[in-house]
Amino acid sequence: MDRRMHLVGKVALVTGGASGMGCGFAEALLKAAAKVCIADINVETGVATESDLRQQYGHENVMFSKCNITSATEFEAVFKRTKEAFGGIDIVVNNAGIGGETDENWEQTVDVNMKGTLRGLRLAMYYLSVEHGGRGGCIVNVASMTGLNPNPLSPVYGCTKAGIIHATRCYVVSEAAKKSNIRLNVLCPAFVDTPMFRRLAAGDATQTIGGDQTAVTAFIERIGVLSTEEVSVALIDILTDETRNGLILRCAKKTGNVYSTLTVQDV
Ligand SMILES: NC(=O)C1=CN([C@@H]2O[C@H](COP(=O)(O)OP(=O)(O)OC[C@H]3O[C@@H](n4cnc5c(N)ncnc54)[C@H](O)[C@@H]3O)[C@@H](O)[C@H]2O)C=CC1
Ligand SMILES: CCCCCC(=O)/C=C/[C@H]1C=CC(=O)[C@@H]1CCCCCCC(=O)O
Repeated sequence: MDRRMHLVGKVALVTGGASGMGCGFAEALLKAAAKVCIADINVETGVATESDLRQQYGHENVMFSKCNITSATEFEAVFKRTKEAFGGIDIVVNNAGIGGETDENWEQTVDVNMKGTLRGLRLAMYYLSVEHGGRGGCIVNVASMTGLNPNPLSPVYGCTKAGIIHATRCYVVSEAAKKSNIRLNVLCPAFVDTPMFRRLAAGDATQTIGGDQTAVTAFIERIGVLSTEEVSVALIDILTDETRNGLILRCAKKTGNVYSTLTVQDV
């Protein structure tokens, strides 16, 4: 039996799609002939990305929608607009996220990565559910290797990513997901060459604890850096292979893509 989900004509919503990994995901989906709404807080970059992608993949297949994922109103409006413009939603990639570990920015990291992603997850469950007019589909949440491997330089960021992994696992076993045939998986990349990564590599001291750039540089050199294209291949594999459900996909330069689950202890 063919267990591959064909992406032709499927509708995807990608948060943080204006730049970095999200932009790479949008392009990979468009190459596979899906329709994409990129939702992003950054209007200038979002409009430029929309224009660029429209030129390459057709005006009718791409839209940008301004959205701060910390705003319940703005986020729900994007789901409504995507559904109206493209006739439904099949795929949601909760990708938008930030780094920040200082006294001034750590709570914002929690607000965006944890609360924002949970909001996107709840909205995705609602809009994909058959009960609410959806047609099932696939949700991919972007966490990070730091959500699995402890790192003293980024405890807040790592904690938000661990939360995203756990939330995904909880929804996977929900009746709501089963009833509507919604698949959920979580992507955990190590370093990926994006504007966020470049700020870290260039010594932005607000992204880690202690500003120990020597430790950050040594760490980057040890584990290597993926391209956005490499991570997009991983995303397309999750989306198209319908046997992928409830999985954690670790992506790293040296070890490649590794699917796994976490043990559930019988108590
Ligand atoms: N670059 C890396 O090495 C890794 C990044 N990640 C995660 O991947 C995701 C994407 O990161 P990158 O592409 O590297 O970052 P990026 O900074 O290059 O792109 C993130 C995009 O999200 C948008 N964004 C930020 N806050 C937002 C908000 N409140 N509402 C809507 N959009 C918002 C930004 O405007 C930007 O376009 C993030 O969740 C990040 O934590 C995970 C592992 C590694
Ligand atoms: C095994 C760690 C891989 C880290 C993957 C990741 O999510 C990186 C994201 C960073 C890119 C720019 C940032 O500001 C993000 C957060 C900073 C995390 C710092 C991790 C540094 C380290 O562990 O040495």
